[in-house]
Amino acid sequence: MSIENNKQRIVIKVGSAVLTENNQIAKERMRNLVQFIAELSNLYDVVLVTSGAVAAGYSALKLDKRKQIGKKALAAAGQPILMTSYKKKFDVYKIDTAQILLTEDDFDSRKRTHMFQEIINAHLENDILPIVNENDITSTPEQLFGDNDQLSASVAIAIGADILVILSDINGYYDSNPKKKYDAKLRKIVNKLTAEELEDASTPNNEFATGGIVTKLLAANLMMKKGREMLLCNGFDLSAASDYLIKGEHTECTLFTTKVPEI
Ligand SMILES: Nc1ncnc2c1ncn2[C@@H]1O[C@H](COP(=O)(O)OP(=O)(O)O)[C@@H](O)[C@H]1O
Ligand SMILES: N[C@@H](CCC(=O)OP(=O)(O)O)C(=O)O
Repeated sequence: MSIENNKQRIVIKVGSAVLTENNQIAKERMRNLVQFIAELSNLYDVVLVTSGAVAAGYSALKLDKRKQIGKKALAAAGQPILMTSYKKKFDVYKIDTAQILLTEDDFDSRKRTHMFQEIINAHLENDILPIVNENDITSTPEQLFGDNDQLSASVAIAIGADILVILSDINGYYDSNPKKKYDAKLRKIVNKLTAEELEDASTPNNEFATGGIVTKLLAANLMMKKGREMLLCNGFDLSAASDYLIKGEHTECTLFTTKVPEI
């Protein structure tokens, strides 16, 4: 919760599956997301965690995105392209943006965590939107989130956000992979995740995505353990996210919470 203005803090995470199309940044989807965040900014202090650096780099340089060095080189080229793209779109709503790049060890050191907490606080107090991504360039394999799902949960906890919203290419968490099983059922409220669910294989559904559902479940588990909530919703069609965050209605998406009984 922000001390300055009493607005609730939320973290919105958008993944590669939503932000990329035909190996490039999906500009129309980014535009819709920016419009949505502009609406949310009237009600919440928002922090955006975004993927897309590798994809943005790939639209400029054709390096091998499957190799670790190629991926890092693409992220280095793509991160400024990604930020410029966001800046142009947020300018329409007169929202200033700032870039925060983090690695896993920023969360291991209390001093470094405190440093970025202070910076994000300063941004939010001055109505600047912090846009976070993993620092893909310097993260070593041992100190790598790899996916932005777990990074976004760690950011949410570090900055005292009550809710993390993950926008992906599915409506929520299903009883099995909806891309493989047409009659998979959406689980609207989830209170508890089993060790089996949390140890499942990664299932990304996009060339640039890395996490799949399991990293979203690990993020949800982390949030619930800290008494916070996570919403997993569709990032192509933002109506369920908007229903929940703006109208207070829970429609077609999954809420991970220990506060409301499972249905
Ligand atoms: N039980 C499940 N419920 C929802 N999605 C699932 C499930 N099992 C696997 N998935 C897959 O996870 C994918 C989303 O993860 P990912 O491709 O990494 O997206 P993002 O880039 O948004 O992080 C979905 O498209 C879906 O194919
Ligand atoms: N940091 C990487 C994103 C990693 C990634 O794709 O994460 P996710 O979309 O959560 O599967 C990038 O900006 O391309």
